[in-house]
Parts: sequence; C-alpha cells; structure tokens
Amino acid sequence: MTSNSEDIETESVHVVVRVRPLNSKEEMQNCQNIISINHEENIIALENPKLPNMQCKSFKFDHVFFCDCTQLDIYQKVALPIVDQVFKGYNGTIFAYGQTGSGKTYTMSGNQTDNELKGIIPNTFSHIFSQISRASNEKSFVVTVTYVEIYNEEVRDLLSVHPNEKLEIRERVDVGVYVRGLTGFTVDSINAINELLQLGNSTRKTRATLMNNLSSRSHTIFTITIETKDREHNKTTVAKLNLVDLAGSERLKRTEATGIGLKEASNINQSLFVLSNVISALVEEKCTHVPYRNSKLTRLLQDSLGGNSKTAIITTISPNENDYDESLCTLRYASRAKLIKNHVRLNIQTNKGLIENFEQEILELQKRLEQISMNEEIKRQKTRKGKSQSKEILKRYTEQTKEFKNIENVKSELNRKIQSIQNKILVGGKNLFDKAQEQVFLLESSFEEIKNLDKSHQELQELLEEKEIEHFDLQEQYSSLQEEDKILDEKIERIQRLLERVKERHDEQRQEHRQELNRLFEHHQTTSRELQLTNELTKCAIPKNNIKIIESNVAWNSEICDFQVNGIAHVGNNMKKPKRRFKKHIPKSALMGILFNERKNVMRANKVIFKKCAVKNSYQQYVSQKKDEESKDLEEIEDSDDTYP
Ligand SMILES: Nc1ncnc2c1ncn2[C@@H]1O[C@H](COP(=O)(O)OP(=O)(O)OP(=O)(O)O)[C@@H](O)[C@H]1O
Repeated sequence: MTSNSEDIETESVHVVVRVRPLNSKEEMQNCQNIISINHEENIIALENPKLPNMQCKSFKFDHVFFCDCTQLDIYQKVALPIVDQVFKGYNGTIFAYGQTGSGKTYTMSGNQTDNELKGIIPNTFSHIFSQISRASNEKSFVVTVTYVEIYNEEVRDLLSVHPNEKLEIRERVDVGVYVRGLTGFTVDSINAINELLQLGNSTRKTRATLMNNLSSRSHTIFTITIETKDREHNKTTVAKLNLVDLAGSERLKRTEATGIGLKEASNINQSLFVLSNVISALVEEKCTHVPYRNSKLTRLLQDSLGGNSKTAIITTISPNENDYDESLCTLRYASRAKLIKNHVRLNIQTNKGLIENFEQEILELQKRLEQISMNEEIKRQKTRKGKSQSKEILKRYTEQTKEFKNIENVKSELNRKIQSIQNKILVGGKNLFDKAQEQVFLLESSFEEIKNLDKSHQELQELLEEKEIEHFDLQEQYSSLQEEDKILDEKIERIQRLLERVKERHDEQRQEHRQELNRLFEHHQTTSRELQLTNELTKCAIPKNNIKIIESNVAWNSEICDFQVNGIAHVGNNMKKPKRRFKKHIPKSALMGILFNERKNVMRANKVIFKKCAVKNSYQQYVSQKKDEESKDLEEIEDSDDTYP
C-alpha cells in the first residue's frame, strides 16, 4: 500500500464525553450527581463533593453527552462520520475509555436485542451494509472482520477455534503493526458479522466485581477492513475501522480484588497507565520517544494514536459523587488526548488486493469448469457413437457414466466455490438485507432521516421567521416611506398655498402702500403749502423779535400732543411764573399779555405745523412698518419650511 506524502492531513483526535445515569444501587444509596453540562459550549463541570464551595473543575470537549442521550445520538455524532470516512479509504478508530462500570461496553456494544439500545458496533454493521447497498454498481467491496482481546498482556483471537492461544504482534513496513496468525472472516451480511461479534463476545473474559456485575477483564479490538474497488475511477482503497472497548481502570481498594481478579486488575491498570504515558508523550512538544512498545494495547493502537487514523475517543464517566477522583482523572487524560495530532492519509491499494485475488480465483475456477465440461462433452459424444457396438463397449459405457457422475460432482463443487467467492465480493447497489434486517435498518435510518428532517425543518422554520421579520420590517419601512411621501406632498401643497396667499397679500399690500403713499404725498404737498401760508401769515401778524421769543420759549409736549410755554403750567387758569430767562426791560404785564395772545396764535400755528410734521413722520413710520411686515412675511415662509411636521 502506498500513498503520496502530499495527501497526508494532520488532524486532532476527536474527544467526547458520555455521562451514564446513576444506577439503581447508587440511587438507593442516595448518591449525589456531581456533574453539570453546558451543551452549547460542550463544557462539563465536576463539583468536588468534599469541597462543595470550591469552584467546579470544568473541561471543554468536542461534544458532551449527558445521561439522557440515546445510543443513536452517540452513533450519529461520533461513529457515523468516521464510518463514512472509512468508506472513502481512511483508517478509523473509535474507542471507549473510562473507569470500570462507567459505560464503555454499553456504549460500544449495548444491548443487541433491543434496536434502540444497540451500541456503536452493531450500528456500524447496519451502516456499512446500507452504504454498500446504496453505492453505485461500479463499486465492489470486500468486508473482513477480526476480533482480538488483550487479556493479562496476552493477545488472543476471539474468533479462532483456539481462543486461548497466545498470538504475537509483528510489524512490517508495507502492512504496519499486525497480529500474526489472526483469523480474518469475510462477511456478506449483517447476520454474518453479528454472528462473529456474538461468537467473540462469548469468549471474551468478563467477571463480576464490586463495581460492575459484568466487568470486562480484557481490552478488545473489533476490526472491520473494507476494501473498495471503484471501476469508474480505476481505484482501490483499503481502510481499517478499529472498534475498541477497553477494560476499565479500577482502584484496587474499592474493588477489593484478590487472586485472578487482582492479577487482571493490575494488568488492566498497567496497560492503561502505558496508554496515558503514550498520550502524554504524544502531546509533549519536546518528547522524542513514544512508549508504544510498553504494552500490547498501545502497540496495537499505534496507528490510532498519533498515526494514520481518524480517531474518536468516547470518555465514559460516572456522575456519582463517590467516583469524583476517578472521573477527574479520566477527564484530565481525555482533555490531554484532545491535543494528539494524527497524520491521516488515503489508503490506496497498489498491489493486488483481496477483490482482485478473488476475481482471479473465480476466473481460474471458471476456466477449469469449462475445461471439464468440454472434456465431458467429448467423452459423451464418443460414448454415443459406440452405443450400438459390442457388449465390451457397453461395459465401458457404464464405467464412463460413473466417471461422468464424478465429473458432475467436481463441477458442482467448482460452482459452489465460485459462488462462495463471488459472495465475498459485494457489488454496490445490491440488496444485502433479508426482510427482517431491512425493516430494522430502515427503521433506524428513517429515525435518522426524521431527525435530519426535523433539524432541517427547524432550520427552515427559523429562516422563515427571520424572513418574515425582514418582510415586516420592509413593509413597515415601505409604508412609513409612503406615509412620509404623502405627508411631504401635503406639506409642499400647503407651503405652495401659503406662498401664494403670502404673495397675494404681498401684492395687495404693495398696492395699498402705493395708494397710501400717493395719498400721503398729496396730503404732504397740501400741508406744506398750508404751512407755507401759515408761516407767511405768522410773519405778518407777529413781529420778528416776538417770534424769536416765542420760539425760544415754547416746547412740544408729546404727552398732551400740544405746545407748551416753558415754565407755565396749563392746568386750569393757574399759570405759574415764567422762568427768569425773560429780559428785564420788558414789562411783565405787557409781556404776559403779548405772550398770552401770541402764544395762542403761535400754538395754533405750530399745532398745524406739528400735525403736518406728525403726518410726515407717521408716513415714514408707516413705510418702515410696512417694510417690517414684508420681511416678517418672508420669515414666516422660511420658518414654515423648517418647522413643518
Ligand atoms: N448510558 C447508560 N445508560 C444506561 N445504562 C448504562 C449506561 N452506561 C452504562 N450503563 C449500565 O451500567 C452498567 C455498567 O456498564 P458497562 O458494563 O458498560 O461499564 P464498563 O465501563 O464497560 O465497565 P468495565 O470496565 O468494568 O467493563 C451496565 O449495567 C450498563 O447497562
């Protein structure tokens, strides 16, 4: 077997944890569960029963399964991906590791009579044969099985007629590590492979201990080798799947083992100790030597740990508070094993494989059969020709008939051989199940399909919900945009109407201003003329000096809107003394008289003047007021744009 170095992939060992439920004995003793699980993060936390206030010890794995998980859950998450890879030509290993009584055998083998309780090994059988029956008929497969146990550091063949015979481990460059003299069986159906498993299990060493009524006293490796010949791509691959059920580690104090039990337990612990050393060495960066050779177990699992294999370790633990130390130790090793890197490559068959050998054998047998048939035919013809001749010939004929019978027997034996070899080569697409098996498997696969469908249904449902939310959002956005658009239209319309109104008002006001301006202008002209006349009249009526005196002594009172003589109160007739500013040489009475009369005249005249002036002022005020109003209107328009809802 060869494979290009470029094809080598480095990948970590897949490590999962399975927690078994508390058993009835533990429940009766009221033992506490010290394990909690975070399924989303795949974290398992262990509470120290002696120090409940201390923080839990937690470990992260590729997957964690709690007591309620089913055998099929484990198969789908752990074994199925590896079995699929074996079909592609990659080696695979699945092994259960854990304390005695933690559920390794339950996980690997389970209860064979109950479909739901079947473990990884029987489920793998169904998976393999269903894959073959679903494959293209351009593919041929040969499935072979071996089953070994390592008991007290001795390798034994569980399928051999001499199961107690010790076997040796050897290594060859082209094959790798192998067990010499191991019996391999080619299987063509689930029944055939199941029978071999049962046969092996019946020989496996088990014993009742204080920790487990049916404790495995040996490590077992059930190996399925699948050779696949793909005629379409002219490629043959051969891959091994090791299904390993280890014996559990045990504290001798707790199991109180003695005699053979003690020897078994010491050997089990010793080989598990080597296994943990191998794991440690593999993950240590500076380590140059991995002690695979220190135990038979690690020697046989050499390829699975750090070698050419896709490996999954199922760490089984007990939730019982009394098993805290063992569980912690198991989890520590398991989390270390996660760091092991394997170097996986596609195993392409370059020399003659089983399929080719079988095919050649069939051809040779068929040729022999043809030759025998031809010889037989010639002999028969000769016999027919000599039928009517002498008695002697008749005697020979009887002998020849006997010979023909023998030939027939040889022929049927050859046909049987051909058939049995042909049966070993499984052609893709062929139905390999008998009715009952098919139903069982269909039940399992439909269960699997239902699960997958459920999953995809759930995913689709979630997607649909997401899309619906998006749709609602869009609709909301769309309707709010439409509303906004409508509101904006209305706003524009209203602003336009407002603008038109303002324009109209503005035009009207302009018109009014003009008219008012004209009117005021005319009025102003008339007033100016009148003022001019009044001035002329005043000049005639009042001497120039007096006018000056009057002018310097009167002031406009804005409160009463009239002229007032400075210093004289105009309340009734109570006029007060004028201020001393008047010149002394003018007699007071005369001045008063003049002043009084003239003041009256002047006041009248000035009132007129003032009024004219007031009109002029008010005209200017009016103009500026109008300007203000116009600018206010414009501001109003501008404001209305900004402040509109
Ligand atoms: N997940 C589980 N669900 C239900 N029962 C279980 C589970 N795991 C183990 N058990 C039960 O616990 C008992 C011990 O299990 P099992 O024999 O598989 O342990 P083990 O790890 O193989 O022990 P040992 O190393 O001694 O062989 C069995 O009765 C088995 O049915």
